[in-house]
Amino acid sequence: MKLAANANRKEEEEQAWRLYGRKHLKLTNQNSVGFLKEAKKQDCSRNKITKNINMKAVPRTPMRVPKTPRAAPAHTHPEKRRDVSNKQQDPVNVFCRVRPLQSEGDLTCMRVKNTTTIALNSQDQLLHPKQNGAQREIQYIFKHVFQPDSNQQEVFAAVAQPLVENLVRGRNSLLFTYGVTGSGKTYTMTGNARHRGIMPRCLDLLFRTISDYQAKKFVFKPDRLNGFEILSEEDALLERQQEMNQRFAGAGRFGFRRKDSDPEIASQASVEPTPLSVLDEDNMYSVFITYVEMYNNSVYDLLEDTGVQKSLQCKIIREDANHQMFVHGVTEVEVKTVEEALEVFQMGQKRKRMGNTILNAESSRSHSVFNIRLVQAPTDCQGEHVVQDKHTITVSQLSLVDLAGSERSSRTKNTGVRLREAGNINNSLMTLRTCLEYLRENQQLAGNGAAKKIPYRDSKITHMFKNYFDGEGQVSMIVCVNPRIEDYDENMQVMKFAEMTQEVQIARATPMKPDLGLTPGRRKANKLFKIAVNNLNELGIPEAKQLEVDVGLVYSLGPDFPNYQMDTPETECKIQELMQYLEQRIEKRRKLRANMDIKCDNFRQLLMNLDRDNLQLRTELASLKAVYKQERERSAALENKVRIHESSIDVLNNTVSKRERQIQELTQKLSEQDYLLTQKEQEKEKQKKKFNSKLAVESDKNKREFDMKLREQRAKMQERMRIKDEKLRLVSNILQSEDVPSLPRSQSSENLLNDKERGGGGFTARTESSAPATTRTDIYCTPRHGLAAANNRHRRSRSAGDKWLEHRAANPVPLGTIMQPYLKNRKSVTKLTDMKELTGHGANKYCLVSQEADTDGDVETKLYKGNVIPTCGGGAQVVFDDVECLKQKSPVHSPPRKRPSNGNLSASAFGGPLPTSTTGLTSVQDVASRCNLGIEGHSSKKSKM
Ligand SMILES: Nc1ncnc2c1ncn2[C@@H]1O[C@H](COP(=O)(O)OP(=O)(O)OP(=O)(O)O)[C@@H](O)[C@H]1O
Repeated sequence: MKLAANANRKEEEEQAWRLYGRKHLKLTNQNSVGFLKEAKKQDCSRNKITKNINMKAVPRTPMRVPKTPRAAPAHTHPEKRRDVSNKQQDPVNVFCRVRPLQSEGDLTCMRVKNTTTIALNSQDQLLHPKQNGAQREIQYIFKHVFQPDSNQQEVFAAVAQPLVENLVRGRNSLLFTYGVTGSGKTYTMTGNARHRGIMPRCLDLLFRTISDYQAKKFVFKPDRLNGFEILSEEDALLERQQEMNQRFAGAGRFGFRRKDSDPEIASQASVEPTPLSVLDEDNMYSVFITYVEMYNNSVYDLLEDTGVQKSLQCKIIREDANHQMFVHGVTEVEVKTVEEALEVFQMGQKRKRMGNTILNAESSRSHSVFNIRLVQAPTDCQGEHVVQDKHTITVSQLSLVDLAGSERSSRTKNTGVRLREAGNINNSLMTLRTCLEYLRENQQLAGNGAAKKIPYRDSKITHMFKNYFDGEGQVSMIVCVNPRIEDYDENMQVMKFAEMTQEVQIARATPMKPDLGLTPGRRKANKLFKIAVNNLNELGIPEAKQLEVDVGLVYSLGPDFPNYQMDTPETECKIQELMQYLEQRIEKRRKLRANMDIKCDNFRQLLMNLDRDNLQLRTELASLKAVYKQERERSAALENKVRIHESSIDVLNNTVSKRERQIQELTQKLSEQDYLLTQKEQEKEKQKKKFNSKLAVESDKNKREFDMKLREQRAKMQERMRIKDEKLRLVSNILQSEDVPSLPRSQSSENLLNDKERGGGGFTARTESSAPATTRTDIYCTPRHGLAAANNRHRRSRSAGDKWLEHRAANPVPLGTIMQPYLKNRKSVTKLTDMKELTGHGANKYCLVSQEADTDGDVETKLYKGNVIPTCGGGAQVVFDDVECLKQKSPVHSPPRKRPSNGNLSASAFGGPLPTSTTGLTSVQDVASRCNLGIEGHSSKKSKM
């Protein structure tokens, strides 16, 4: 270590000599001090001018050099994601690594044709090449194909080294290994103690590159939101002390005591790669690592400080302010050496879920993501400390992903937990395939047509790397294949996926370096300057103590110092050359200074002009301000007016809305009242109907009672008449026997009596059914037309059968019943206007059909049947002896139907309206009256005769 330090120091000293001239310093110390002073003075004066210009010009002059906006790291620009379409794009770099066969007897299904092409043969093709001659082998082209005998260094150099360069340049990269279980993904990514994989080599190269440019620990501190803060030197020191105390107390960050470097780890870190030359030497760097795994579609932090409770907590993936995906609350460990980084990795590796399967003794059961995050920020103008501005930080990330292998349960014979794991692994790989497939399709559409929604969120692994595919960076994939013939089918799928992935384009990251206007190379110059001052101090030159480090533009002038070796006989000559060179430089500087003086004068002139302009502008501004003030007052007055109007509009609006509300309320009330009114009317209508039906029932009842009384009275009268008749007959017999001339019947006292008794009342119809027509002795008469007596001798001819005269309404309601009245020999009439209607057809039976609506609204058909008996005067009378009632009823109760009016049923039969009663009794009376009319017609006719 000491030797290395000495060697470093020697190199730095030599650089210092090269820069300032050893001989100059050695031979003429005074001169050298003068030279340094001179150089410093010139640079200082130049710097001062620049500073003055900046300081004075910044607030006012538009000529000031605008402060270059801080260029945030490429991946931290929010706008960047939106601009992705305009950026240059690179396809995903797909490499293929063929692992060696496990045993020599194994058959292979693959043939590496050249460094980019691989050919696949099926078992059939291999075993029967002639039969399947027509079937050609399938070829796949990759960016590079690694033969089975390729070593880890080759793979690293071709695949990962460019990604480490990206990392140092501030760009993000993603590298993942993909393949069937046991195909060598973990071997390629991590390797083992003897064959280091990509990850330890990346760390190695990175630390070798940034070794002298690392910031002190804790200068950069993660802010837990995927960003970083810059701590002051003092705060960082405190943190370091705290950490050291913890370490001495026994427990490190991960609950384990840090041992001296593990020999296995040390062996992994022992190879010496050449440092990269892409480093910005004016920046300070820190490396942070995170290590997470995605197991059964859940994210676990493998570096989590679990404390006493041993199990890992499931984490969530979030998007930071710059649309970068990150695992929330993940442990970010700052590491200063490869050994430290590998030690942390090994800690995480122990927690990673591995399993023993038929196809791989140490099979990864989860996808693991090892992130190397490089934080860099520029140093201040002295090149010593980091600029205390967190916006100057650039964070870049290299994500190394070891995907779990796809596996077919038929081959692995997994059961239980392993089977579930395999299901989850296959699902997440399927999501990865789908995402890349959709991405490719969307890119091929190039805005023509609807883009598909890419299901990044379906799996944690795709969700985690969404910003690589949607944003920018570089994506590389190593497809690992096992060339065994048994893996042919699965390899085929892997190859197809690889082929498709190569067509996916990723936007190229273009990080913008923060330009703070500081001198490039200041850090190195500062270092060399310090060495030179030390040398002067060692030589005992007192002025050396007064020298202050000031890094000026001198270091960026012209070419580098030539490299001189001072230990040869030509040294003197070379020193002469060097002096010449330096004199040239001094001359050049003098010229530049003169030039600068002129420029300064010009600039001063310019400033003066500007000042004049400024004065003019100020006067203009003052007058404009006065105008502006007036305008403002006017506009204030107008605004006041507007306010007043607005308030009155508000009041009016309020009134309008109040009125509208009132109208609404009134309308509502009105509609309620309307509703109530309609209800009441309906109620009234109902009541009316009810009342009417009650009234009808009552009047029917009354009529019935009246009829009954009438009938009783009539019976009594008839009885009395019969007695009188008897008496009269006896009297007449007596008279006849005593030769008393007989009186005409029309003048009989009986009639007188009848007339008297009936009091000139209307016609009545006999409806007795008990007394046979043949024995009837009743005589019907009218006061006007005389007697209508039945012919007592009339006999019905039984042999001829009954002849019916059916008297019915003109438009009867169809009965529609199965049972129909049986009237065999009949004639139907609708009117009985003439006596001939009754007698002319030789009818001996009369049937009056009446249809009424009952109280339920059902149609009731009644057939009043009687005998037609010729009267003595040549007319006929009907004696009713039977009533048939036909009624149709609904099996379910139906609401009362609209009844057909009585007029409709009977008016047509009698040529005029009939009583409106709907009861059976009324009907009877109605029938009687109709019949009566019939008789009256006969009587009238008779009287005419
Ligand atoms: N290129 C190679 N050279 C030598 N050995 C190899 C190579 N590739 C893989 N192996 C060996 O094969 C075995 C399986 O490899 P590895 O564990 O890397 O497979 P894997 O693809 O990661 O499997 P899984 O997906 O199940 O985790 C290991 O013992 C490894 O050492």
